[in-house]
Amino acid sequence: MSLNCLRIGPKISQFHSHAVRFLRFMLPNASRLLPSSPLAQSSRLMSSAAQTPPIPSCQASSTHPLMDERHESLHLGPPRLEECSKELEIAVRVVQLACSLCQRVQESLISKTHNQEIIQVQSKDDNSPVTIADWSVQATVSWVLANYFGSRNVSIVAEEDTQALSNSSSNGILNSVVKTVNECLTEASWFGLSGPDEALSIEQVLEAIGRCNSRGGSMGKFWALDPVDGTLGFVRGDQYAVALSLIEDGQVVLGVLGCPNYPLRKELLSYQHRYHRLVSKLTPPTSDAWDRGCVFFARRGTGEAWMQPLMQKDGKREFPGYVRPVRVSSIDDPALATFCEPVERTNTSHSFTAGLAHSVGLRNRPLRVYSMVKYAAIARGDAEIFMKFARAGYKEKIWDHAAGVVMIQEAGGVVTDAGGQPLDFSKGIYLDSLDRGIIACSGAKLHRKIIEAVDASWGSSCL
Ligand SMILES: Nc1ncnc2c1ncn2[C@@H]1O[C@H](COP(=O)(O)OS(=O)(=O)O)[C@@H](OP(=O)(O)O)[C@H]1O
Ligand SMILES: [Mg+2]
Ligand SMILES: [Mg+2]
Ligand SMILES: [Mg+2]
Repeated sequence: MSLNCLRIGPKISQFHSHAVRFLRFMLPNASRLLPSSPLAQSSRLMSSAAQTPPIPSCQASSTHPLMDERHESLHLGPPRLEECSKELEIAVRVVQLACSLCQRVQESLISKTHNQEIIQVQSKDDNSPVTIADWSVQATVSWVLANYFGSRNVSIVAEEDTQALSNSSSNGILNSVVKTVNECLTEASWFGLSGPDEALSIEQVLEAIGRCNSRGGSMGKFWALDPVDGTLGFVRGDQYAVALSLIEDGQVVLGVLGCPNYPLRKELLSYQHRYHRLVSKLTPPTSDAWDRGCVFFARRGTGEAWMQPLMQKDGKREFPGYVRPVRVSSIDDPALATFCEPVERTNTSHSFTAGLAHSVGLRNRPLRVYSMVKYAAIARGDAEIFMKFARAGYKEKIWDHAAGVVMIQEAGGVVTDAGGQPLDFSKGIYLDSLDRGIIACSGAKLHRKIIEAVDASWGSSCL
């Protein structure tokens, strides 16, 4: 018994310190609520640690809305909703909900016949894919944000629009979107969110998607949403992300990144390629060894970023800390560092980054991953560098980067363009003044070396 306590002790105190840091993060004025004696809480923590309850409803919550029962057992008193960042809380919950929607669609896509897949995956004018998940997530997030903050107060910049859904040949896909959105919203209460009293009509779903037509800019507050980032990865059964951020007067103030196929533990990253398919083929879905699905979130100026496992309605996972802080890697030796980049060579120049890697002394193979999962990998310390150099003329969009940038910055890293300037989210939907490419690093030393290498080799590149 005493030996057990000794072994569990450090975990409890680590867990306790995470809980206290998390409370401070969510509730800047919460010192009066924080417990004075960590040890006095330990036995209560241990007795309830095995249970994974549903999260309480945030409107009627008597405990902190993002805490599980282990946190409740700290008896910190009932913080009021208005004391914490309601925007962050709703954003995390709705991204959790959206991830659940995506998981269902991805599973059905993978098991579909070729003809059924054609209905679910469409091609946009630029030949990029769009699926019922992209439209359904956009409708769901838009509806939930409008429901909580009022449709007049909510301004959203997002990737998708209703154009392709509005002609008569798209009836099949539009019906699938409406069905998917309504199925998802019936689960809202499980994620602590209010859903509609009755199923949304086609018009309401189109309105929710179409409402995300803000153009951004330097004044005021707006949300930036990429409903499915890395849609190509999504349709291939691989990595993708749901990315939601809040931008105020041109600065990203909140970021939430849902990464449904991202492993909870770094060691599993080596299975990155066709991860999802491997999981379904090689292991039973409940296997802890393959545990995957994380939601990352950060708030500007706190110096902290956090990770939560994906809530699974029917599943239960062993996950110490439940909500835990993430931090960038401390590696600053290029020989030990790993860099991430897009999978598709049409989205970045693999040959240019290979040259940079060689000149800086990076020895590890690049980690090629779809979507903003790359930003999450740097924020969690799973890799040290992310580089992207799109072809000349391509304009990066704010929803492809905003949530990831604040995540890395608050986790201790650096993100700039290739000229060393911060990304500018105040210029509308594009990162208009971006110089050449994007460089995100775990620390200033690696960042400086990459910038110097870009300057040295840019002139002789064909970019
Ligand atoms: N030509 C071109 N050049 C550069 N970037 C482009 C280009 N076309 C698309 N995009 C954007 O890239 C987003 C996907 O980025 P990834 O890092 O996931 O790329 S990759 O799929 O791994 O290659 C992708 O986001 P989603 O559309 O949300 O998937 C696009 O916004
Ligand atoms: Mg995207
Ligand atoms: Mg997208
Ligand atoms: Mg797209």
